[in-house]
Amino acid sequence: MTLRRQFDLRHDFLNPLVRIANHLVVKWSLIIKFLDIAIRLISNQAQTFSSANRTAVFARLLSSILLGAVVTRGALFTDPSQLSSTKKYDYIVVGAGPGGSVVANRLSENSSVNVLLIEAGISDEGVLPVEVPFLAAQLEPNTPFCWNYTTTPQSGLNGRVVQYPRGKMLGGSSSINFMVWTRGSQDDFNRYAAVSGDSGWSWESLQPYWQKIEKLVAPADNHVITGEIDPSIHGTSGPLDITLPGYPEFPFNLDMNSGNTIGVGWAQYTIGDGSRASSSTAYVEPFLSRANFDVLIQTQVTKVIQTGTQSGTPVFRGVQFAQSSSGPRYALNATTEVILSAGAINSPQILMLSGIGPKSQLSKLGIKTVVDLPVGGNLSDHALLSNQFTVSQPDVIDTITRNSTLANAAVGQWLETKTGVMVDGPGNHIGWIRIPKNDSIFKTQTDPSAGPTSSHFEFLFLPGFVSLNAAAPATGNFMSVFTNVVSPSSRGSVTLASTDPFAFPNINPAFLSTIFDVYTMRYAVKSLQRFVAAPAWSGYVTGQAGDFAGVTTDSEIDAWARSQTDTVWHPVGTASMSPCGSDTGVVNPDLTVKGVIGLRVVDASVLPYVPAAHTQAAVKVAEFEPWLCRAT
Ligand SMILES: Cc1cc2nc3c(=O)[nH]c(=O)nc-3n(C[C@H](O)[C@H](O)[C@H](O)COP(=O)(O)OP(=O)(O)OC[C@H]3O[C@@H](n4cnc5c(N)ncnc54)[C@H](O)[C@@H]3O)c2cc1C
Repeated sequence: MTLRRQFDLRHDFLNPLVRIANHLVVKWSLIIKFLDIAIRLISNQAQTFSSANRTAVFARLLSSILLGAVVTRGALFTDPSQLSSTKKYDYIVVGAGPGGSVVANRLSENSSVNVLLIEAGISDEGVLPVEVPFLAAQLEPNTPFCWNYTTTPQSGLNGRVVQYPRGKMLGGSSSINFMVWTRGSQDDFNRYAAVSGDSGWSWESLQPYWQKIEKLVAPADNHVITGEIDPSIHGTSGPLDITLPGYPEFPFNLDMNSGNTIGVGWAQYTIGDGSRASSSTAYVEPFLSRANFDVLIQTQVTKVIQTGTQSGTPVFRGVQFAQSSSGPRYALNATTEVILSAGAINSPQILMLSGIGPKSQLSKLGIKTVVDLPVGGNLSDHALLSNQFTVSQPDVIDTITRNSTLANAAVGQWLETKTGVMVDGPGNHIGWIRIPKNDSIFKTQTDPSAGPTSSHFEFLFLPGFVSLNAAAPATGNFMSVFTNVVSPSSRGSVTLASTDPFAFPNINPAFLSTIFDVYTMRYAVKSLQRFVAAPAWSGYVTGQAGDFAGVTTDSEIDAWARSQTDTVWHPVGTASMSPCGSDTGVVNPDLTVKGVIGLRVVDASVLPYVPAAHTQAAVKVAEFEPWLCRAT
């Protein structure tokens, strides 16, 4: 990816620092020696940071080390042995992404309730590429901030294996994501209400909770946002900063978070004061001083443990955890509940390792099935295809990434004043578009979308050459547009590869594996070609670029899609909710696991369909009344 090309500073010197910081070698002599090495490494990165910025970067690195290495503030622990042996936890929450951070925060609002949040990854605090919005592309794949997963070979993508990173730090994937904030459509949520049999999941029921989550703040450049968003539908005092980009491109459609997403409009971002707003910055870090809220990082839950039986129903209130595959195993019981929020890949993995999953698969690995549930099935994700165009004027991304002096200055400006190009994510506008209902595809294929306010595909506009597979050209001006299939009919799975909790599971998102999804991707590319041929683009877009240059016919588009398609990083559905009493899902509408007591899943796994939206907002299910009011 273009951004990765120039901003690979982290791979060169930040990784070793973070790793050391997180392995707790807390000796001043070592730290000083380490910083000495860091300075020398930074000096070698002259193309990335000028000496003027080194002091500020140095300060950040120092704070990263200190915060990661010492049991510093409030209740942030880095080793299970630091937990009090006498403190009882009412709730143990596993995973600090949007699901787990929110649930741990809201439960610990009640000072008489003790909450322990266990996170496998490191602290996000002081990690520069996490804080600087423009550097988001530096955070994955193959970094210490991720579970560096890959998919199984994808038959719909010529057998290619696709990188499948998930966030592994406080904030989970919200600390490494691209910060786009889209709630989804009213049809997406009304479908959740319909399939779960619980009206609490409907768009209307959830309205107060969006207000509770959001804090609409001014863009970093303080421009007037009239005509770019509808402030009346947004919260102004929630913990999570939401804003608009600070540089304009394609103006139109007022607010895609109104419940009707269809059309092209300004993207909204989880950015505030020029910095990333993540589930950690909004729900965890500011609340560490609560005496009843403990957070244990760098510790992986290896399974949930059955602690008894109640009227014949197994009770799962225990967790087992460890810091490495060879390290000691620890165990702890919650007095009320264990809440799994390890995300759509890891929550099903933990459930299956604990004997909760499909008997046919568990028995093959010698795992005794306690409850036979379709865990790990129904994996649903958005497929992403990046299409590049040549343009007549210099673009933002290539201008910055090709010019280290400019990049230096931009990072320096961000460090000093939190202004400039670094305050924004990589794009400005998004389009959500439906295939017309009289299209021939619907004669043979059922429409998998939630309804008329949910799109079939997305355009995501990026000012530069962005490809997940090809290197950016050294010269020329570009615009890239992602075409994403956002109401897919393909369904994949997460299965165990091994009984070792530290081994990666098999991940098969089954990209472009159905007629409808292949057709939708083709339709989206053709629609994009029509879109950029409109008079408004005349003189700006001058042609298709890179390997996309000669792609015109249906078969060329299909071949292009199969050779380039990747993930939008939006897996859901692997522990889907279904009505109480139904055996088709894994959790009930209140997110309790079917057939057991004391165990809930609160993360992307529970959404039975992927919303036609970027998923971090919908994963804030933890804020939603249907389960929370019953849990506390
Ligand atoms: C690269 C990338 C870009 C994205 N861009 C966007 C975007 O721009 N907009 C958007 O809306 N969405 C985006 N997403 C998706 C969004 O971030 C996710 O939908 C959301 O974070 C999912 O939340 P979650 O709580 O289910 O899981 P996660 O955010 O994945 O959090 C799970 C947490 O659990 C921890 N964990 C896992 N296993 C264990 C264990 N065994 N023990 C302890 N802890 C464990 C993980 O380390 C992680 O911190 C992106 C995702 C990625 C990866």
